[in-house]
Amino acid sequence: MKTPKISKAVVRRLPVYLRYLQLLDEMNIRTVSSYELGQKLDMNPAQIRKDLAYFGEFGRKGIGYEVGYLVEKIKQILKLDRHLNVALVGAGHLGIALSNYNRYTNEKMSIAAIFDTDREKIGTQVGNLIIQHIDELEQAVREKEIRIGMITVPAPYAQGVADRLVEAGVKGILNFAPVSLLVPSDVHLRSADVTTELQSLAYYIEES
Ligand SMILES: NC(=O)c1ccc[n+]([C@@H]2O[C@H](COP(=O)([O-])OP(=O)(O)OC[C@H]3O[C@@H](n4cnc5c(N)ncnc54)[C@H](O)[C@@H]3O)[C@@H](O)[C@H]2O)c1
Repeated sequence: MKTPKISKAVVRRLPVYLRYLQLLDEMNIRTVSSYELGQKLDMNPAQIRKDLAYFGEFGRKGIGYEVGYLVEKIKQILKLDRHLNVALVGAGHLGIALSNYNRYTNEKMSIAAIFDTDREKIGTQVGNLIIQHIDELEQAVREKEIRIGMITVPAPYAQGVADRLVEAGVKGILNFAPVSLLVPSDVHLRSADVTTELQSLAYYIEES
């Protein structure tokens, strides 16, 4: 299916809507207004209406949005209605924790391979996966049709790992290492950083 071109900002907000809408769906709540969504998500209802109107007007005045329909529509737009394999590089403390979770977006997106360079770790099991040597990355990406890479190696090694992931054909990278990475323009890069989030929270905390 051809999906409309959506701005990066909207693409980042859609998963936030989706998570809450799925919760409503599980509670058998059939409709929700942009006002309620705004209250729950601490977002502006006008912004939500604008975002949702982006891909077709389906909120009804006085009734709101149909939760089930919206869930399906957002999944379709984000292309979450298909399996996506992810590779994780760096089977350390963080990498193992992320691999053990491995239930991203209802199992449609999952870590399908995990890599490290530490000989002690290679061949050991994490969940249903065996840690592989990084030299097997290219082959695994090809064979398992891996499209996304997660980087959980120490910062000095992160760019090298990113380069290898790109070279292997990965089109999306989620970087956890505290370093800015360079990737070609056709590769989408996101960073996750607990430290910077904590630092920005510190600003709001009053002295006791
Ligand atoms: N984003 C966050 O919020 C957050 C939180 C915690 C840690 N981190 C970062 O995540 C990274 C991992 O942290 P950790 O505590 O799990 O470290 P760790 O030392 O426990 O694990 C790092 C792993 O990477 C492996 N490794 C090193 N070079 C490699 C390479 N070239 N290819 C493949 N594997 C390689 C090591 O053998 C090790 O198993 C660090 O960069 C750390 O700063 C980020």
